[in-house]
Formats: sequence, C-alpha cells, structure tokens
Amino acid sequence: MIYTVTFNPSLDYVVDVKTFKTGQVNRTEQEKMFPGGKGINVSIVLNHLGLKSTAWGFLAGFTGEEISKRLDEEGVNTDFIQVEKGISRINVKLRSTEETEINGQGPMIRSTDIEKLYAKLDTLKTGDVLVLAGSIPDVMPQSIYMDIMKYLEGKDVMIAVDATRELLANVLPLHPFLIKPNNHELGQLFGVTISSKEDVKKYAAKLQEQGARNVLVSMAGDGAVLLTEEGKAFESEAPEGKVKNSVGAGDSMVAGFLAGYLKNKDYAQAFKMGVCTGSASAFSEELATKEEVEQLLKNHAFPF
Ligand SMILES: Nc1ncnc2c1ncn2[C@@H]1O[C@H](COP(=O)(O)OP(=O)(O)OP(=O)(O)O)[C@@H](O)[C@H]1O
Ligand SMILES: O=P(O)(O)OC[C@@]1(O)O[C@H](CO)[C@@H](O)[C@@H]1O
Repeated sequence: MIYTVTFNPSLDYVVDVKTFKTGQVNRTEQEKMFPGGKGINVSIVLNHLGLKSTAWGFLAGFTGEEISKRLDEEGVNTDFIQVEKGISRINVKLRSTEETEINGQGPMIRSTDIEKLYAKLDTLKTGDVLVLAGSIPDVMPQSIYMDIMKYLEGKDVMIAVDATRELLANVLPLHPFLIKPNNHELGQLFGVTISSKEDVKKYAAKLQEQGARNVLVSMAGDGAVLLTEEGKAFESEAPEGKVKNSVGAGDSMVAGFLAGYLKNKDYAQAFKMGVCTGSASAFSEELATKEEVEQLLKNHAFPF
C-alpha cells in the first residue's frame, strides 16, 4: 500500500492576471482552486495512474474541510488528522508575465497531533511505500522527517522524500529510497547555482555519498537526471509542449516515478514515467491524467 504524508496541505488559489503590478489593485482574468500540498498532489496523480494510496496529514478549519471534500470528490482515499487551532493554508499561485507563488505557514500542530500520526505509522507493513513531501508548519522541528524515518528503521518501508534544505539534508543518513530535489534546491544544499546536467550529476552524487539511494533531479523545462543505487545515470530533455500550469509538476514526477518503478522495478522505465508525468502535468491546467502521460511516453524520444 502507498501512503503520502502532507504536513501542510493547502488550497491552491491559481489566478491569472494579465499584467500584474505591485502597489495597486489588480483584477483577475480567471481564478481556480485546487486541493494541494505536495503529498496530496502525489496521491491525486497516483490515483489518475490507477494506483490507490492513502493521503495522511494534518487539516484545520474551513479550508481543511474543503480540501478533504475535494479529495473525496476526486476519489482519493484520505485519513487526515484534524488539528484544533488555525486553518489549512491558502497558497496563491499568480500567473502573469512571470509565475509568482505565496505559500502560507499552516496551522498549529501540537505534540498530541503528532502522536496520532505516529499511531498511523505503526500500521505500516513491509513493502509499503511512504511519501514524505512538502514543507512543515513553522512550529515544527526540521528533524521531523528524519525522526519519522528513524522510527520506521528496520520495517522495510520504501520511503520517498520531497523536501528542501535541512528537512531534506537530515534524512540522507537514513537512506531514503528516493529524493527529488529540483536543480535550485540541489544547489541550495551546497551553496552553489546549478544549471548544467554535468553539475547536477556531480552534486546528486554527493547526496548519494551522504546516503540517498536514488536521486532524481528535476530541471523544469530543461528536463531531469536520475542517479540510481545501481550506479547508473539517466538523463533526458523535457518533452515538448505548451506549459499551462506547472504547479505540482514535481509531485507528478514523483508519482510517475513510483508508479513506473512499482510496475517491474526498472529504473529506466521509472525515469521515463517520472519525466512524462511531470511534463504532462505542466502541459495541463490540472494534474496529469493517465492518457496525457501515455501520449507523451509514446512521442518523447529518450536517449536510452
Ligand atoms: N516548462 C516545462 N516544460 C516541460 N516539462 C516541464 C516543465 N516544467 C516542468 N516540467 C516537467 O516536470 C518535471 C518537474 O518539474 P520541476 O523541476 O518544475 O519540479 P518542481 O520544481 O519540484 O515543481 P513543483 O514544486 O511545482 O511541483 C520536470 O523534470 C519536467 O519533466
Ligand atoms: O510550501 P510547500 O509545502 O513547500 O509547497 C506547497 C505547494 O506549493 O506545493 C505544491 C506544488 O508542488 C502545491 O500544491 C502547494 O501549494
């Protein structure tokens, strides 16, 4: 069974403003709202690809209710923990001449809420997959993903982590099955700017030296690189297409990679699925459908 954990779910408020200007009233041309947060997006895309998962995490207030309702309508299985104080965030995604995002902090999560999550973790069994994805509310320690992985040590659960900075760096010695930084996040970890695939490979290898088993680095429209635990490297350009909404492209890539890998444990196939699922989401208003992914898989020429 696959489980995703989103500590900080959101309602993503995606607005189109023709020419956004600061310091004045801007009017939207279109606005849409989606349930979001990285683990939730992974669950939605897995569902589109025909894989059932359960979305875990923390919800609060009326926004939390709306997230839960929308996921029910989507047919995503959820088992959230309700927290008492605050509301789940509304993250603003502003599409204008440039894309700008304003992500909120999220509600208060108390130690009793965390205990409830640990009770869920106790139900995990050998062979289960756990995805820890996204930021954590400000009130939480940057060790939380590491703490969860330590708690699960010896259980043989396949763990994927999509996080940034300290939250990500802390889990490496615990050998996550998969991490998926983008090239900017990879650069942040080493205090450098990374734009070439050669540099991506160099720094991704350092993350493997620090303990990560498989490192998948996304580079938005410039494609992606995968270093596997078997010592292989795969790289690809991004498929061609018109970008409509790139929010969640990275999460879609994680979902596609896992779906591809779980099929027959083949990293080349998993990488292809990851790249095409990421791009299919970027080329669509909403997260990728199975048909959209299959279309890209058919048309994109991978160099291997
Ligand atoms: N402009 C684009 N054109 C084609 N493919 C894209 C584009 N942007 C993203 N993708 C696809 O999605 C994958 C993941 O994208 P990206 O590197 O933007 O992830 P991310 O930064 O984690 O995104 P997010 O945080 O919004 O989920 C890329 O490797 C690529 O396959
Ligand atoms: O603030 P975080 O947790 O880092 O990212 C949250 C978020 O930007 O990530 C998803 C896209 O990847 C969106 O659905 C959501 O709004």
